[in-house]
Amino acid sequence: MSIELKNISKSYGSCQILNHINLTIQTGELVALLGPSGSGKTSLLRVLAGLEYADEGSILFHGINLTDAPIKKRKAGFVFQHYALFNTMTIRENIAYGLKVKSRKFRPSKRAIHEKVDQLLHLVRLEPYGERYPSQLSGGQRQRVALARALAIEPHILLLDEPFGALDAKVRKELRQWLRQLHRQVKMTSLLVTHDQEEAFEVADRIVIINKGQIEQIGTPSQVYEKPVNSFVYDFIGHVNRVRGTIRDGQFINGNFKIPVENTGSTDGIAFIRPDQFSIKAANGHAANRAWPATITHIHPAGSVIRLELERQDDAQSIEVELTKREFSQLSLIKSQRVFLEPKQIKVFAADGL
Ligand SMILES: Nc1ncnc2c1ncn2[C@@H]1O[C@H](COP(=O)(O)OP(=O)(O)OP(=O)(O)O)[C@@H](O)[C@H]1O
Repeated sequence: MSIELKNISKSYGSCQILNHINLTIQTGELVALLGPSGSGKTSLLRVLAGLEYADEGSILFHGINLTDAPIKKRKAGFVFQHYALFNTMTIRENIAYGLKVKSRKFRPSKRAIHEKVDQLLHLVRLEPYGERYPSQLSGGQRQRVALARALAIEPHILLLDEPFGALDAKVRKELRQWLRQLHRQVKMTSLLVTHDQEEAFEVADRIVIINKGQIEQIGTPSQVYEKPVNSFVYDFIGHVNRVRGTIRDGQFINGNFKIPVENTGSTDGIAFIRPDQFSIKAANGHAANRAWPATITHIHPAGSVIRLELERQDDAQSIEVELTKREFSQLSLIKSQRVFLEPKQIKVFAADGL
């Protein structure tokens, strides 16, 4: 089931919360909607589900216009952050619930429901827990039950709103991997709302970056990380160093530092450099105008990378650099050492409004 959102806008009073959203989710794709708090993620999911209606635009499910259709017609399975399991029912009963309440005409037989619940318990790896009650499960297990319950009605699409948001970091990580595997098995068209970058990058086929009700970028995780299309995405995704300067005569200039840029005209500019995109060189003689002289202020070993904090000698700006262990040991760096910092990859945007 593919989904197409065309030109969706929505306001509450004078506040526009969705602004001309265009997005296609292909059949079987898992798309993550990632953005800061209040950017409109949940609102978009609710409009898609039929829990809210857009002021403008249309929604097509496999080419059929369901913009004004009620929630039931959209056949969506939901999983929310807070487990909405029924505490007085066993896990089996919880999973079977959506099937048991179907009208007689559409309700499967008792035996078929039992078999379906068996399959789902197997899928979410909770076979031994069918007769327990939700209070006898961990938070992560309860969210897996919530997913099984959502899948029981054989939805056409799966909508996940911060499904692991209430769980601790370790469980979240396990569930992310589990969700990825589960999605590979069931291949259901899915939209995952999250503000957790790691979650979006690890789980999704494509990521939609949303900000102030507008889509900033749509792409695979590597496209979004490697080629952010604007300064918002650069800043929002991963760590980044920002260096302010001037764009003039086709160059970005910051003190003695100069590099050619595509931007023409004269304006203030901001250069973005990821911490792993620096070369560190021994500070011999004068820094070329492609490097900043800097002093190492801190060295933090952080797993497979070494994080360095440096202070630029020309204007005292703090710069964060990441090196592999190998690079670090080859350079034999020590605290307080003076070095030249040369960006390997740098992206400059005009500073309008930043
Ligand atoms: N029923 C409502 N009435 C008025 N304003 C609303 C309503 N629901 C949401 N909003 C506003 O719409 C904007 C988008 O909210 P939404 O919940 O979609 O954001 P979000 O990206 O999901 O945020 P979070 O990550 O914090 O959950 C916010 O400014 C919010 O205050």
